[in-house]
Amino acid sequence: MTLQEQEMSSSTSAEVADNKPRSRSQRTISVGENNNQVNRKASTHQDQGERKLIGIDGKWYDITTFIPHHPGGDIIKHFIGRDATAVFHSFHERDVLKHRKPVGDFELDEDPATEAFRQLQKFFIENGYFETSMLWYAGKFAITFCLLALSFLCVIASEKWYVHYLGAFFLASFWHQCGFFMHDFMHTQGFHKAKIDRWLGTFFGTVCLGVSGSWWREEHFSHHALTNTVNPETKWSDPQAHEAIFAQNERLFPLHNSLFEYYAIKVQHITFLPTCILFGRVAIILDSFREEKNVREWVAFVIHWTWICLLLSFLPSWYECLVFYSMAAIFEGVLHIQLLISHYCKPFYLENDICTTQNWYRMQVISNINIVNPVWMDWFHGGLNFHIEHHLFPLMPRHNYRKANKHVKHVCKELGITFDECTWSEAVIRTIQHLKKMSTHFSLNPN
Ligand code: HEM
Repeated sequence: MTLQEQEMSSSTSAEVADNKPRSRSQRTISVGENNNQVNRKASTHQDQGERKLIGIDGKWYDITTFIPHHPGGDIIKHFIGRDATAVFHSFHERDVLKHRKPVGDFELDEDPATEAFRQLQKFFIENGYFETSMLWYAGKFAITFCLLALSFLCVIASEKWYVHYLGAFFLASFWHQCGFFMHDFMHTQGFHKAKIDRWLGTFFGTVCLGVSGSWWREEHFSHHALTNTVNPETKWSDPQAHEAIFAQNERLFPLHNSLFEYYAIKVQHITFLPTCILFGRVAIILDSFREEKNVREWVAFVIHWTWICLLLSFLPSWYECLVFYSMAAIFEGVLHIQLLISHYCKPFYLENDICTTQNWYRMQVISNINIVNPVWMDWFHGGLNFHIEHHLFPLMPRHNYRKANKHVKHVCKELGITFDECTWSEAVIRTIQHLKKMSTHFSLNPN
């Protein structure tokens, strides 16, 4: 039986199963870039009724009433009618489909990347790569809270202004590390229990760092599921990629249409670093609380400002308070550069292609850069120097990425997918050069 015939026969069984007429398409398409070229057939599902179906492991599931209750949030909506096997497995450790009955079948993606990365995930699970070392975290917490204690010590125990400003540096380092803890716990990398991990995520994100953890979680899942992806029809884009003042890919150009954006994008290669450093912290705090409705986040935000005010109250003047806070915010700005350089100069995708013509695992490898650094520098990147490993397996605790790296590289080599890695300074230079190139291409009216 040919694949087309198999598809037709499974289509018939699906129609029998849910008793509704529908059409399904399967296309042979050439996708990818350079050595990442591959031919594959894509399964999509256009349900003609009200029902919303999602494809996982060759089966269609009806998620119509489940969508508002999905613990992973609204991102699930973007995969309606698609074979979401890869993205689904990347985000779920438990068998969350146990109690769900499929309503039909489809032919699984024939791209070898899907099977290869699924096998790799199984290998990682069986060999304990998804297990969290509490001892490792205990050590990290101890060091991080020492940074906070040092910051208090500098402002309380000395009257010298330069010791106070050293305290600002320690405060920034504390925020920087808390940002990574928020990231880990919102990915349930800590206890692998959504409830406990979310509380810890809010503690590190909102109480310690001052950024709404819940807002960040929702945004971050979209960033993960649809990395470097744009939908020009809905004007939607990967939230981490879409900034009013940067257009790092032609696919983002149609999302910018004001004169302000035009002038900002024309100088984006010059403003990129200063903007991240000077305004990164303030921008993310304002963004995260602009539409925040979660009471828990607001309570946590008040607690954040209570301890910040307590710390500032030990300084002798308003002027020193202002300089101290500004310096801490600027030092912490490095985090915002770190968040962007792993993606900004990488290829972009159209949302409609993801999980239809563009294999999700390949897209993850291609849209990421790993930062090469010695093991003792992993703390500085919060383990996210292994960005490719993280995007493929976001539930894996970060202390296992270095171990996982050689296996991921091996699979990429076998599949012929370029594994992009460079040093931090190279990644910064590549990003600036790329922004410059894009700024010269950009025009408000591309036609
Ligand atoms: C029928 C399909 C699905 C079901 C039943 C389902 C169910 C769940 C459940 C129960 C959780 C909580 C996990 C836990 O407590 O261990 C979860 C988390 C999540 N789901 Fe789904 N899900 C489905 C499909 C999807 C799809 C297609 C996506 C695609 C993006 C997705 C993205 C997520 C994310 C991002 C999380 C949070 C993961 C984390 O905590 O790090 N889910 N889902």
